[in-house]
Formats: sequence, structure tokens, C-alpha cells
Amino acid sequence: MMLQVSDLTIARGGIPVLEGVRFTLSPGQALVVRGPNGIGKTTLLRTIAGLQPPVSGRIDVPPESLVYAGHADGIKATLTVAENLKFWAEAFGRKDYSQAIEAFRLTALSARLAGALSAGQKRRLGLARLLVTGRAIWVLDEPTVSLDTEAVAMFAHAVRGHLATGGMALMATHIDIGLSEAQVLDVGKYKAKPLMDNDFDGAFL
Ligand SMILES: Nc1ncnc2c1ncn2[C@@H]1O[C@H](COP(=O)(O)OP(=O)(O)OP(=O)(O)O)[C@@H](O)[C@H]1O
Repeated sequence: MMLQVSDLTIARGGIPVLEGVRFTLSPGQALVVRGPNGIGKTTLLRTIAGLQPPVSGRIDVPPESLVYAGHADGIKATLTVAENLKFWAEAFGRKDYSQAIEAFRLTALSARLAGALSAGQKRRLGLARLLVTGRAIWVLDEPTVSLDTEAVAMFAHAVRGHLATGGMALMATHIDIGLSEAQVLDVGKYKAKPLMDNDFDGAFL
């Protein structure tokens, strides 16, 4: 099982942002996508997650092996913390969510409505969801937003545990999450050439 991206060109709002992106993610590997604001990191992750089509190129990933966590936490506000995790576990055909509760230290909050959590607690719940999916490839867009130092460490620990069991993680983050074994993919080098306003070649008139 691996994620293989070859010669990928992606666009946002019809305008190419990155072109020629290529990398491979193998079991036990983490890859951090870096690049300045607006370069196309979110667009790349959304495309890999299948939320939008690429302009060209290939994304080879085994079916049902990937889970995406984007900017929105995807939390159901009217369910409790435990009910949210139970819901996701069942959606992915699984039952046990106790490990996810413990990994993100949500035990004391498990009976609280998710809508009444703080921003950082909501983010912890959103990340705990990854653990109940049983999916091998985690695709994460800015997973540490709103997290304090302790929660960032919880997240790094969860990623490390996932890698240790042959999982993979692809994530865009602006901060150093202390995952020294992660490799870095700087997408700045794939910046698409700007489209010409008018590429009509007057020399042929
Ligand atoms: N809905 C949209 N329609 C058109 N263009 C968009 C849309 N959303 C984003 N863009 C543009 O697409 C480009 C890529 O955006 P993207 O969100 O992928 O960048 P990013 O690298 O994730 O940025 P950041 O680090 O700020 O999160 C940016 O120039 C952005 O302005």
C-alpha cells in the first residue's frame, strides 16, 4: 500500500497553481507539505483526497485507504464527544473508539456536547476521529490550528503511533510539530507558470 503522485497539475478557481508535483508516500512515512501562503497546499491536499479533480497527472492510492481532515473539524455540535466518535467509528465500519478518546485526553469531556467545546478541544476531537477510521493514509490540512503545546505533542504522538503500525501521514503545517522523522515536500518549486493574458502570437500576422 502506498500513495503515489505523478506529474500532477492542480488548479483553484480554474487557474493552475502547482504543476508537475510528484512524490511517493510509503508505509511508516510522514511528509510535511511546506510553502508560502496561497501557493496551493490546501488545493493539493483536497485534490489528493478526491474532493476536486486534478487538471492532469495521476494520483494512485488504494481504494478506501485515505482519510482527510481539513480546516473544518466536521464535528456534530448536538452530539456529545463520545457520540461523535461512535458515529465516525460506525461510519467506517468499526466499533472501538476508546483508544481515540484516550489518545487526545477526551475522557473527562466525553459526555459534553461537542458544540460546547473550546476551539482547541474541538480540534482534538476532530483529530481523534482519524484514529477511529482505521484508514492507513491520513491527509491533514493545518491539523494543529488552535492546539496548545501539550495538544500538539498529543497529535505528534498519535501520528508517530500511526506510522509505527505502517500508517502514513501527509500534512500541511506552518509550525514544527516535533516530528523529526517527517520528510519535507516544499511545493514552491512546483509553482505553476502564470497564464498569459493573451497568448496570441502577433509574429504570425
Ligand atoms: N475559492 C477559490 N477560488 C479561486 N481561487 C481560490 C479559491 N480559494 C483559494 N484560491 C486561490 O488559490 C490559491 C491556492 O490556495 P490554497 O488555499 O491552496 O493555498 P495554501 O498554500 O493552502 O495557502 P495557506 O498557506 O494560506 O493556507 C491561492 O492563490 C488562493 O488565493
